Amino acid sequence: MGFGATGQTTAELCFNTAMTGYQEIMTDPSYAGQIVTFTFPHVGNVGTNPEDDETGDPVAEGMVVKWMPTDPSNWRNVQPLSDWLAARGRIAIGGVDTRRLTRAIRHLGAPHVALAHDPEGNFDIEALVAAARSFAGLEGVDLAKDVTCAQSYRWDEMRWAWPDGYPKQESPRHKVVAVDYGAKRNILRCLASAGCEVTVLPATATFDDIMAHQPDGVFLSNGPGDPAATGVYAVPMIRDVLDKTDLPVFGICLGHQMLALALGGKTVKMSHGHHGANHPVKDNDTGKVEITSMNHGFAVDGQSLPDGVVETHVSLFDGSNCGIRLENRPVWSVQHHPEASPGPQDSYYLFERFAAAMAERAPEPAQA
Ligand SMILES: NC(=O)CC[C@H](N)C(=O)O
Repeated sequence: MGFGATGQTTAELCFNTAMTGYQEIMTDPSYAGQIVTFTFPHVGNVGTNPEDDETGDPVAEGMVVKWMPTDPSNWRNVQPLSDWLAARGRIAIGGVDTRRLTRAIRHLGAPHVALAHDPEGNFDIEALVAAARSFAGLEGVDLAKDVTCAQSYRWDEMRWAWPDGYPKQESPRHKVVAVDYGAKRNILRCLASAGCEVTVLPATATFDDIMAHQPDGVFLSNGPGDPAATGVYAVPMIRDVLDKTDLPVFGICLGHQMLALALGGKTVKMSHGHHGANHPVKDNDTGKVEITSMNHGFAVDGQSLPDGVVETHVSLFDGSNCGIRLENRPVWSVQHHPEASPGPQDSYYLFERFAAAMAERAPEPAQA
């Protein structure tokens, strides 16, 4: 049975295994061009609210769930999931054995699919199959340009603190330019909580655009699509930052993949990617294991990293690369999502490490 908007859409289908956070998942800009099928069966039962959006609108193309959402029951609920999706033009279907579907995706790879919702049940199956077949896929596609901000803006909201909402930051210490390839809001909040004065710039920002803000550090955000395609314009900018400055650089997910490309590494398309909130990642420097949030369908090829680039984190699920750093400079990035939202906060220390690198580069003048 369908819910949310009516109509039809095509996309890549990926599964997410998180047990919470369907609203954050649906509004993560990195899901542009993808439909998400949830292995957790209760989706929609706590409704939706304005605080949990990771961006203004859902950017995942649609959702597939096991049970039709029941009436929302939560003190934070403002709108039932079905109405929330309908208001944003997003199609969903329920009553699907999503764990069986997930097993098929794990076996065969993420398929190209058509998703349709018609309350009258008038489906032209052949047309839907043709639509799915004509979907070109995500390889070679720059989707960051579709989800980035139109203009630069200042971000000053910090991480959630119950019960009064997101607090505003008071005296930020480090000027950070965050390049927005489809940034999740909680990443910006985590940067603000770590003491960064965050200015967000559009994905096409040039080296000169960035330097005009006299930053103490540069942050490269998450985002949808193929890192090699967005890298066509992002990599030259990143190389300029690396070659012409000594600024600390920190990247997450798409930002990680594009930093690796700028340093001479390669990225590959995965068969079904990593999408969940329980992915164990090992920090090679400390030997510690972090349980992390993940959402990626491309990965950095750890074998392709040139000399001077250290592999700092690996996935304990499949050994794939999850982090890199330059040997002698505060330039690093991770594949997983230290901002969580949804997911565990084990990796939040990475934001503090970024702030510490900026503090070390530009120590605060001693107080008189
Ligand atoms: N969350 C992200 O930034 C995803 C990066 C990239 N689009 C991928 O699928 O791998």
